[in-house]
Amino acid sequence: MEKGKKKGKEPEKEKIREKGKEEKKKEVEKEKVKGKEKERGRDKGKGEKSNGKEEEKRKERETVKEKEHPKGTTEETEKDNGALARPPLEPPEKNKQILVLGLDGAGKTSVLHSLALNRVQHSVAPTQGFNAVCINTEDSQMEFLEIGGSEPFRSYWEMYLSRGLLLIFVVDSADHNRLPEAKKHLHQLIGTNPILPLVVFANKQDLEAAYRITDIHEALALSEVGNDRKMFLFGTQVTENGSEIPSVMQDAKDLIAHLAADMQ
Ligand SMILES: Nc1nc2c(ncn2[C@@H]2O[C@H](COP(=O)(O)OP(=O)(O)OP(=O)(O)O)[C@@H](O)[C@H]2O)c(=O)[nH]1
Ligand SMILES: [Mg+2]
Repeated sequence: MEKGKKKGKEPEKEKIREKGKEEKKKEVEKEKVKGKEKERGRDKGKGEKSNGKEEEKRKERETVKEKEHPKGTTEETEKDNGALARPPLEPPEKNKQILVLGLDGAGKTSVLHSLALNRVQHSVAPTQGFNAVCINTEDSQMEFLEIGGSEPFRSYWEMYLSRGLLLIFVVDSADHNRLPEAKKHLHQLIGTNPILPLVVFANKQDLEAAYRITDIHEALALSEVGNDRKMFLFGTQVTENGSEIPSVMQDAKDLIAHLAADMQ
């Protein structure tokens, strides 16, 4: 009987053992799921982080626009922003803009944002398409349009030139190897319009390797830009974020305002 009883309990024990095993299995499964969820959480965090960065960049861009263009008066600019995302095939028929062109990395965005804020402001990313900035001075409002300098965006340069009030061409004075390429593009652009005023920014003058103004004048063959054209060359630099822009950039801004007013 005892044995029988014992035998009778064996399957019970077996059941309990099995149950124990199953529960353990379930626990392990649960842990696995938790682990996966955690991982997912981490990935989400990563996404949020990069979104955070995007957000920062967007905010930086908006600061310039908002500062220079008080809210409520930005209807035209909003339309431009649409153009930022999807470059239109034809330039919009609207006010003439001051075009800011030059090879990628020359410093167009940095110069433009610094002029807008009167404070040095380094760009944090290459311009993917268009960057419209409106600058209000005491007695004028200027619309600037930068078009990205990377290869895919260069085809838009000439397209927009016909609607340009004047051309600001920015070069990296220290990028000696690409000055011939910059020269080629500059001469192609101005070749289509013999009177369009030209303002050249020989940027990155802070760099030791930078060519000085006279060398840039020669490297870009600026003596060949045509007698009927107003042409100016400034040595510029965008150095410490937040510092006041150098007086030469202030002078350039004043001159641009004058030229733009003359052309309207
Ligand atoms: N040292 C130095 N760096 C500069 C100067 N101006 C711009 N930079 C840096 O050069 C890099 C390119 O500047 P951007 O303003 O983005 O150049 P961009 O011409 O707008 O380039 P795309 O938008 O790609 O056509 C950034 O890292 C800037 O911080 C300058 O005067 N001196
Ligand atoms: Mg840019």
